[in-house]
Amino acid sequence: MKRTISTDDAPAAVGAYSQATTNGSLLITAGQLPLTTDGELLDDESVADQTRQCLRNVEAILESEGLSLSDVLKTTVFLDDIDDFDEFNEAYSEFFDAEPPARSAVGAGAIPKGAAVEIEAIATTE
Ligand SMILES: C=C(N)C(=O)O
Repeated sequence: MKRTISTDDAPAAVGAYSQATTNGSLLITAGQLPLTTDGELLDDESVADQTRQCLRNVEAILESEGLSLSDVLKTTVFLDDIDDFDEFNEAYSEFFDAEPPARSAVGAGAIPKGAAVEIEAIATTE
């Protein structure tokens, strides 16, 4: 059974989507932009700082369900510019040091709202 997840500890959706959904076994987040909970887009910040904000948002959604980043099975990362990969990757590594989840990272060419990075995650709830 599908349940949508909503928390004030992560930025509200900027479109017609839920922050996350779960079926009781998996929790799937929407792609998280480098937005604060106030809705401020950190598009003037470095790619590293935008990456950190995306992951803080993922983490807040997980924590609202009693989960943590260690429950993440897979992330998908969209980079506006694939040349930002190394800077992104270094910041990302701060959040996933041991046994990191599977990951796909792609150069998307454009991200909603002009962000440099967007990150979504699939976590186990079991
Ligand atoms: C930011 C998004 N996750 C979206 O527009 O779908």
